[in-house]
Amino acid sequence: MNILLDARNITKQYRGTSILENVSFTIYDNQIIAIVGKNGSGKSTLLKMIAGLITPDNGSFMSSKQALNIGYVPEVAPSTILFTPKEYLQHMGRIRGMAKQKLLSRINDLLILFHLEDVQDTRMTHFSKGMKQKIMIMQAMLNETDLLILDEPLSGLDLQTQNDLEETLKTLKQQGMTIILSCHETKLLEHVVDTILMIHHKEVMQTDLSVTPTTYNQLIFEISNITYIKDLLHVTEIQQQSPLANGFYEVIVHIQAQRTDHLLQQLLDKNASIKQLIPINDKEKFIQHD
Ligand SMILES: Nc1ncnc2c1ncn2[C@@H]1O[C@H](COP(=O)(O)OP(=O)(O)OP(=O)(O)O)[C@@H](O)[C@H]1O
Repeated sequence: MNILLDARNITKQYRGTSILENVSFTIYDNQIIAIVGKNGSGKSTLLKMIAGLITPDNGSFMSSKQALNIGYVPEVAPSTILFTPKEYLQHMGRIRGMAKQKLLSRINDLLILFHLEDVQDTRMTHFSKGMKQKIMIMQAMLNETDLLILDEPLSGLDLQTQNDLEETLKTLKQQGMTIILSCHETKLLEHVVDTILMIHHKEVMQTDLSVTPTTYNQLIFEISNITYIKDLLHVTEIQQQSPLANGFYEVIVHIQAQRTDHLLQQLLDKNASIKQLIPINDKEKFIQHD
């Protein structure tokens, strides 16, 4: 996983009242991250700082990219927009100084992506909250976007519209985008979220849901020349190596499951003889290490 943004020791106060204290967390590329916490815990404040709209009193955000393109969708969408989606997005693009042809083509792509081609020329006054929410996300994505920030995107949406938005978020992630959003409870987006940042007592606790436990294999083989294995294995992977009466060596290694096939191939190329291959879990691995 590549790091997109690293928040280090972020502190924020409003008029002498501390909101966040010495908060650190990491945002990985191509993930969906949910910021959760009670009303007034500082979710919007944190999102605005990530978006660069307000500055922390202390600490810094370090990005792995030189210029990180951020799209921000605020919590409160304008209640009445008299334009059609196409007109509104054209205005927003022009305000940002986008070239006409690029803007029109981007709007076209976004209308298709969000399944709103049919209503592109309909006045938005009659749009549902979910449809307006989509338009707000589209305007944040008019420029190429690496990181999309959504403040309470699900608030006030019925279940069907929430599911619809979940699908949209999944599609955006598949296209390579990283999305950070705030919501009141983790349950709402549990199918799509990779990482939860929980704000509690001015601190942030990070839980990575997408990290799958690493599985290992124990492999026992015999090899004629012990120097061969030095290039193939990390020192920590070699559990035991014992000389045999025939001049060969018996070697026991613990290797990550996804690297096992490749190692087997390399060992066979060196004329090693495979004696045993058994899966072990992380816990067993540590017990055997102790
Ligand atoms: N511009 C501001 N000036 C002073 N206080 C502010 C300002 N913005 C936010 N606050 C205060 O900071 C605290 C955190 O606000 P914030 O909006 O970040 O919380 P939140 O978790 O997003 O809340 P909610 O779930 O209700 O949207 C609140 O007590 C709020 O009143």
